[in-house]
Amino acid sequence: MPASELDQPPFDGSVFPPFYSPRPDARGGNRDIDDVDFSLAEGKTSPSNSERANATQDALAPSPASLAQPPPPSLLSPAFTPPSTPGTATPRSATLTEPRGIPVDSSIPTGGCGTKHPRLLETLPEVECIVRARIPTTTGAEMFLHLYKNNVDNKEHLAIVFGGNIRSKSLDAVREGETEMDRLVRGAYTGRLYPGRTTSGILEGSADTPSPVSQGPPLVRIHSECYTGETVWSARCDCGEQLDEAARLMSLPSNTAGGIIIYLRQEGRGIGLGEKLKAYNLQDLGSDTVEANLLLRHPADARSYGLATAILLDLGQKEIRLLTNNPDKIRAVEGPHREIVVTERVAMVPLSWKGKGGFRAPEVEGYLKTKIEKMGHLLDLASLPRQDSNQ
Ligand SMILES: Nc1nc2c(ncn2[C@@H]2O[C@H](COP(=O)(O)OP(=O)(O)OP(=O)(O)O)[C@@H](O)[C@H]2O)c(=O)[nH]1
Repeated sequence: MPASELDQPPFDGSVFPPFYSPRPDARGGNRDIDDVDFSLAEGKTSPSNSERANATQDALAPSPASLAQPPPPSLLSPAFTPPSTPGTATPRSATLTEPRGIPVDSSIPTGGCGTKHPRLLETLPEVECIVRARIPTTTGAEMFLHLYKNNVDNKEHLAIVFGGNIRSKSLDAVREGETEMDRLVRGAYTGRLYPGRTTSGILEGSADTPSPVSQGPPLVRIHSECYTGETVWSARCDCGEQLDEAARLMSLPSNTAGGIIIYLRQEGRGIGLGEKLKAYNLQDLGSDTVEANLLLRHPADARSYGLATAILLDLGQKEIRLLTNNPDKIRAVEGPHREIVVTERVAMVPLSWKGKGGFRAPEVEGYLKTKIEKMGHLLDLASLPRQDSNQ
């Protein structure tokens, strides 16, 4: 082993570098960092980095008023909420191979969807599936990749569909003047393709989608693009692991309802890869993931989920079981008029927390800790095993 590796103390996952911890106030709550004003209002000069850092520190320090009042429930870390609060417990069973859903109901305050209400646009975007293809995967499971266009951006958002009963209405709709070969090439066929096949199996002249056999709500993951975590093996986040785990759960033979991963091109929680890389440098300089976004004058989370709602509706889904720890996603994907209902939340527990492989790194653990403590993610930090108990 090189001397430099020997010089490194073993990582103790229970101890985070101080810069990953939110500055606690006297009651364990944190002031809302979204209230910090970094905007360049008229007459203001651009704040220096140290001014911005001080402003962030100030925003997180207790004010006299906040010391006098108990913090509102939304500012309490899930670690301090009563264990009976629906939806905040992290499934701990090491033997659990299948997803365990927790019933949720976003229409009531105690429904396990957190307390925040994301602002949603009144109208859903329009989406159209322009091509679909069968993808056999390296795990042996097979899925159908659906590529969508939409009327709000020029990005190619995707739906990764497991199971044969989930079909896209916009893909199956017959287009004027198209031939059966056109339909086969764009993936608008039933069953499987084989050399020499000439018909799509969907009745010519009919806009009807072949009716799927209902098997109950499918398992759904709304996944935001993460080049670093999914392609270049970054240990700063668990995005790659979450994508793999979602696909594994959806491919289990017991999952007869099928599965859908909506893969949205909103890299870096919507700030883009270039800005995310700057945020990483700020994180190496001592900020946590939320502070780094704010210092770059981005919101802590710049994403939206209207496209996911519209794609799920195109795929014929009105009720889903959602794989997430993020309560904002539950309300947001349901749409402005609850066009879709999330009936269950299935927690995404890091594999290393369950003693089932995965990876440990101070960066990913700081990232998860910030999500839990500042963004209200529904995971118990208490379930994070100490490094030595995981070996
Ligand atoms: N700005 C920023 N984005 C990050 C950072 N680390 C990961 N991301 C992005 O965060 C997003 C991860 O989102 P998801 O996997 O959908 O997870 P989530 O909404 O946090 O919640 P879950 O559904 O519980 O996983 C991706 O777009 C990543 O590129 C970071 O440090 N800074």
